[in-house]
Amino acid sequence: MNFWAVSMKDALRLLRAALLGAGAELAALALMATAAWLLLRAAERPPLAALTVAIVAVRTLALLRGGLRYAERLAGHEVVLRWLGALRTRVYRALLPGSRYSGGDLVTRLVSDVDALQDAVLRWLLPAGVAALAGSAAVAVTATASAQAAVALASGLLVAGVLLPWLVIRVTGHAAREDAPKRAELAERAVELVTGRRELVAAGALGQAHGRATDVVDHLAASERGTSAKTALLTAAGTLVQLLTTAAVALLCHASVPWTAALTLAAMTTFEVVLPLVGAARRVPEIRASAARVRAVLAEPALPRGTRSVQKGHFRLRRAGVRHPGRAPALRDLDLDLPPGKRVGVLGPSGAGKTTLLRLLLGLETPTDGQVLLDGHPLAEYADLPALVSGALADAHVFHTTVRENLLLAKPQATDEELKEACATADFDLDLDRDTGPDGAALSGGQRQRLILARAVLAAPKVLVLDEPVEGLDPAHGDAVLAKVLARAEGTVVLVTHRPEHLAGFDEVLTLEDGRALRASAAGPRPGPP
Ligand SMILES: Nc1ncnc2c1ncn2[C@@H]1O[C@H](COP(=O)(O)OP(=O)(O)OP(=O)(O)O)[C@@H](O)[C@H]1O
Repeated sequence: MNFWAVSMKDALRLLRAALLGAGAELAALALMATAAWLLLRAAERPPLAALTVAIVAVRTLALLRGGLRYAERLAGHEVVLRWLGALRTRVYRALLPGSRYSGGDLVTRLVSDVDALQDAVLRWLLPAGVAALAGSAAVAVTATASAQAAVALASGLLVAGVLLPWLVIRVTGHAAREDAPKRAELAERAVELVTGRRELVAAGALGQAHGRATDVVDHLAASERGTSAKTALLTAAGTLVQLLTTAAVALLCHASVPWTAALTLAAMTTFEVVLPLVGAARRVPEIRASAARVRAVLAEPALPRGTRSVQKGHFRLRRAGVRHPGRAPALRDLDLDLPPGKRVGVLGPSGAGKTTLLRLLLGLETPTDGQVLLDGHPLAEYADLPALVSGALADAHVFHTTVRENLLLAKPQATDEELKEACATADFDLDLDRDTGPDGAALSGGQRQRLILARAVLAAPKVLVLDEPVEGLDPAHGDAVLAKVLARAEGTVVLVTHRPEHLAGFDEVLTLEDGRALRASAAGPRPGPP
């Protein structure tokens, strides 16, 4: 997908902005030239009538310059903000669950990288277009007085507007490539210092970790100083080129004194449009990197969007397998029939593939081998899978809000009575208005687990998946909570547990090891309600 995708209408708007910008700069040039001409012509004491046109022109050009600049800002920002809005939506869609981006990387791609592209248009593309138009016009006007002066002006403008920015891009690009590993290291160390602070303090290693991070900062600061010195020299060179070119135009222009003064000042003013490109070039490598990251997101194959609605809710796994790149298969050759209402328990040592099986059913994982079918169709074809299957996974997120808001996610229209009932089933007794802290940090481990369980109970899906839902509770309490949750579940249940006694009454027990099903068996009669 082409990420520059701009409609013809927006391309014309961009062109209009460039023309307005060029108009504003030409008005500024003409203003300077006319003012210079006026001063020198006035010194010759001509009749006032000979100056009237120039006097009116100075006032008109001053007004025109401001008006056109305002119009250019408006037109440029309108098209860029419209384009950015559309681009952000496309990036957001590409980043939907299932993409390989997550966390900070996702935020960076969605926010900073897209913002950087705004600068590509407003601070680089548009000013470069304006500079090219204004520069060409200034050279053309100078050529009417002296071809040599025009050549001098064109050469100076090319050095300042093309050669110097290119050199700045080379210098900063080289530095960015050299520093990239150190910047990545700094990001890692900073995250380590913040998230692992408690452990580092306990181990007495905070000073050492801090020292390592500071070394990286010092290295980057030294490199940044070197790059800044080089780009500052190139910026100064731009000013020098401006002075030399202006002097050359003054010397080579064999016209009347007022006309020579006008062209000389116009030449000097043209550089005011071109020289900002040298400063703006510093950001080009950064913008290029952002553009590459955004392009990578948009180039990912779009996730197929399902349109089918669930009918019965009959799952079937046929020789299903999941293989992560470079790893032994997490799950292989798994056959499982899961008609509505069936209860399946999953046992197995750590790393056996139990959670992977639940993730397959939830549609969070795509089988790399075999098939996972729902009513005979692949899960990707369904639009309403989350309404059918949900539950409590070990890494479920607790939102930084109240208990009530966390529960309402499962059933937005639930009354307080329903919330309290779900909480009672999961034996979760905190106030509904209690703050949960970031990812449940203001709750104990057991409270967090029961809140997640209460949310699963409230959702009451047709297929309930539970991943060691009472692992953190003391065994007797955990058994009682689980028994109440299972007694309330009416549909299919898939329960991952380390304790076979949780599976009394289940229709089938799968034991996994190294991703394979060792054996499947029934678990005996279902116990009565607790
Ligand atoms: N995203 C991933 N990338 C690479 N490997 C993964 C990924 N997720 C899981 N695995 C690997 O797949 C295997 C099965 O993991 P899974 O989480 O299903 O095990 P589990 O039986 O649920 O273990 P536990 O009882 O410890 O939760 C493990 O070896 C794990 O390291």
